[in-house]
Amino acid sequence: MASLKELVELYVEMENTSSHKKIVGLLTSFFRSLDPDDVRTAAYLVLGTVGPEYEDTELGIREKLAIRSIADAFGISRQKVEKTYSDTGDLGDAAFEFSSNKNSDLTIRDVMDCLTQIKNTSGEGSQQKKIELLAEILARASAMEAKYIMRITLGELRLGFGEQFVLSALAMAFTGDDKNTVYLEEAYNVCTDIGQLAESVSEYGLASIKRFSVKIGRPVRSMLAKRVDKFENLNDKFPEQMAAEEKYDGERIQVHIINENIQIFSRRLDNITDQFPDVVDAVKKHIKAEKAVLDGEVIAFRNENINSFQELMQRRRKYDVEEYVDKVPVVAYMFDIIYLNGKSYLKVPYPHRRTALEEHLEENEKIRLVERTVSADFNEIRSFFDRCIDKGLEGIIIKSVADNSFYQPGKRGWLWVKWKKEYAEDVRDTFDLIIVGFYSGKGKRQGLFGSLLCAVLNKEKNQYETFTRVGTGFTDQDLEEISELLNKKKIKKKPPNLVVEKEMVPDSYIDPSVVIEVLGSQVTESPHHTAGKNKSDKGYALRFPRFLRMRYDKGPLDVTTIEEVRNLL
Ligand SMILES: Nc1ncnc2c1ncn2[C@@H]1O[C@H](COP(=O)(O)OP(=O)(O)OP(=O)(O)O)[C@@H](O)[C@H]1O
Repeated sequence: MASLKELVELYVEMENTSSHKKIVGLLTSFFRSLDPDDVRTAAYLVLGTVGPEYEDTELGIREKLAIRSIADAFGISRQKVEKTYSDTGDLGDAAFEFSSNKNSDLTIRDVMDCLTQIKNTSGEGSQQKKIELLAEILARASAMEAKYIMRITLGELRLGFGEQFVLSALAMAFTGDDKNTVYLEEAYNVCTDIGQLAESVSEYGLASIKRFSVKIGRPVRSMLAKRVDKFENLNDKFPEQMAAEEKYDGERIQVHIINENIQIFSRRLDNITDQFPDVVDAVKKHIKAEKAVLDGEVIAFRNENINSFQELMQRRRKYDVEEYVDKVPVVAYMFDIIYLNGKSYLKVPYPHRRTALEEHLEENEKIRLVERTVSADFNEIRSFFDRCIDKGLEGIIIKSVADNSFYQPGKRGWLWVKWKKEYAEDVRDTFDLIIVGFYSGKGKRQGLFGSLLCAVLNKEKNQYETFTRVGTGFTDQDLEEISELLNKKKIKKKPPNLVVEKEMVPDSYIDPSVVIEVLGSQVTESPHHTAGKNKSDKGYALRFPRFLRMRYDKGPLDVTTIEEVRNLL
């Protein structure tokens, strides 16, 4: 069984390198040294978490409880812990300082079991119980182990790399070839539990993960749409018949149904069931299937009028949910079905999926079918688009009706193509960028940030490349919200998967996890940015960027890719 000591040594080594390759190498050797039983645990812990992305992995321990746990573990006063904390700003360091144990026999499984128990402790007296559990394991740990246990508990491990590194390392460790990473990525789009994926590939090899399918309660990644820059370019993509569906600007939802048990997941795989009791109710009454997984979009909607995305975002809340069910009424528009009564529909062509959806959804005012038209005539598609715009919609999604029009989890391919109002009017483009750093604010922005260093994703090289510096478009509320977020996500050194020129080094780096939508006027060449840069070439940069909105619904792999930027040139 793997000792915690080995994992902690790995953390330290990874913290001391910013070489992408070296990190994958370190992870590979670590995975290789483990029994299959431990690989699952290790896959979570190297990412600083205790379970799959779609489960609530929040342990319910914030600073206050953590301080009490450290004090109890080492028999010192809370004031002493608070003092060290205010000096170092890191409770991991505080745990390190007060621990004197040299003989830890903890295994990675002990840590996982303990943290899981902390997570699952709820109800009356749970705070005290959580403190006791944490104090107990801190007391058993060595100083270095205590430091990292503390960081994982607070969700602050932040080694600056994501699942992508783990997938590469799993490919190397258990198939011996980095090229197989693509199969792991594909499987991870279907089985979004990295622990399960790791365990399967380590125990049964590549063949086992290719067999992953839809499972109720485990969301698959959403299929996405590509874009074209001219309507005429659709001709090549859809030489024969196609379906054009209304495109709504709301939040993507994946609805999992087993009889009366309904779960709703967001595009980022968060379980958002509790935010939408009204949708849950409508699904219970109007989906006529024992078991199903549906795909759709929820939008803010009142008296047959579509309300804004911003309005819908008010439904993102833990408290006063019922009050907001009335304040911000919504409608769920469903457009796909990917599982039905025991059978995966991923490999069923779209026209049959649509028929199955129509057969099992009883339309009513809360849950509806997305409207569409099917035609081979682009004039008809154009008129449908115009009607959508008149109705106040964002645009259309054109979908292939061919025999191979399968549901492709996590893919942005030519089977779905979006055409939006902005493209038609030839206005400026919007980009989904990841924040990788910030420059401090001056004058009116003293104490806040001045601008954000933002990057696009280079999928091929598996790295972020800087693209622009965004300093305008923020409301006062945005400034405050983002500054608070930046404070939480600050990291000490450059993330290993970020490429940045020395001219652009920010005042502080940010763990690459926050996505924003930015409007820009022009993409130009730049010696200062690394987007799309090869050796001595220049990179691309976005000129006159303007912040539009936060995209909490998007994750680090959902950002605009360098391939998409090139397509716009
Ligand atoms: N009929 C529909 N079919 C598929 N997706 C739809 C439909 N209506 C609305 N959508 C939404 O549009 C999104 C597809 O566009 P895209 O793949 O570009 O995602 P996106 O980056 O969020 O889009 P954008 O930023 O352009 O709104 C889906 O994720 C879904 O949320």
